[in-house]
Amino acid sequence: MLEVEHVSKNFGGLAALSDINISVAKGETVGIIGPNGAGKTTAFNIITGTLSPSKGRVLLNGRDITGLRPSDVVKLGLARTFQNATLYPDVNVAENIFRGTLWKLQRNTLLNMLPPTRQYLDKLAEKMQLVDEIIATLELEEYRNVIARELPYGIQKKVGVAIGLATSPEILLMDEPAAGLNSKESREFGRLISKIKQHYGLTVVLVEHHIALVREISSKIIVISQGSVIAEGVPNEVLNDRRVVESYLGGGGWHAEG
Ligand SMILES: Nc1ncnc2c1ncn2[C@@H]1O[C@H](COP(=O)(O)OP(=O)(O)OP(=O)(O)O)[C@@H](O)[C@H]1O
Repeated sequence: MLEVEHVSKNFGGLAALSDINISVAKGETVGIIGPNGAGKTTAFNIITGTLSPSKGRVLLNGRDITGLRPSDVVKLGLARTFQNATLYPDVNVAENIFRGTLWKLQRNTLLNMLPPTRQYLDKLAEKMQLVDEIIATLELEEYRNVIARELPYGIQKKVGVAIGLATSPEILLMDEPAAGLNSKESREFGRLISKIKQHYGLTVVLVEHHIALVREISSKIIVISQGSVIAEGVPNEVLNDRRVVESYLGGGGWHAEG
């Protein structure tokens, strides 16, 4: 479903990524781990169109999406959640999610000057149903009408995921979904990720420092260190790999929890 082929990224003289390859099959949950500064977020930014690679390409369902704008990548079925949930702070949870659904419904400027068509209104009604459904799946009912900036941190993170789901993605990239959560909240998040994955038939890729969470939910783990993929495979093998252990213990800046 997703192929990152021979991707490199240089920032001036710094090689943030050097010839990395990542392959994600439909239905997989792939955990990307590695020490601070390894290049994980840079890889996410290239996949989602926020950054262009210096070399290499990204394919989604066989289509070359390298260099497409993030808004076009979303329309092709790839959504992303951010480490610091990016919500609309002044509106409630339901409206935050509703705004997420509009990514795929944008009308052009000329159409906006005309009254909405029946077809457009039907689509809006469908999107409102989707909002209800996402609220139920993510167990957010009691927060439905709460203004986003007043939400507890853990709930803001859930709403960030809800906005991603609102674009009806086939594949969801999650940047440190458990950052800032305690072990109990992190386990709870893991349960929810598994739940939405099943419910929506999603493929999931997550960058995460909570190793216990990654081990629990990933079918495959990819380890990036100093801009290169140093190990890849099923969790137990990868987490016991000598190079991986050394890169974490000796790599500096590793702050895994669990
Ligand atoms: N826009 C940028 N300009 C210059 N250097 C950058 C830029 N973005 C990232 N870097 C550098 O590229 C390297 C990889 O950074 P990146 O954020 O991808 O690492 P990471 O694995 O996501 O780290 P962390 O786990 O701390 O989030 C780092 O040395 C970082 O300082």
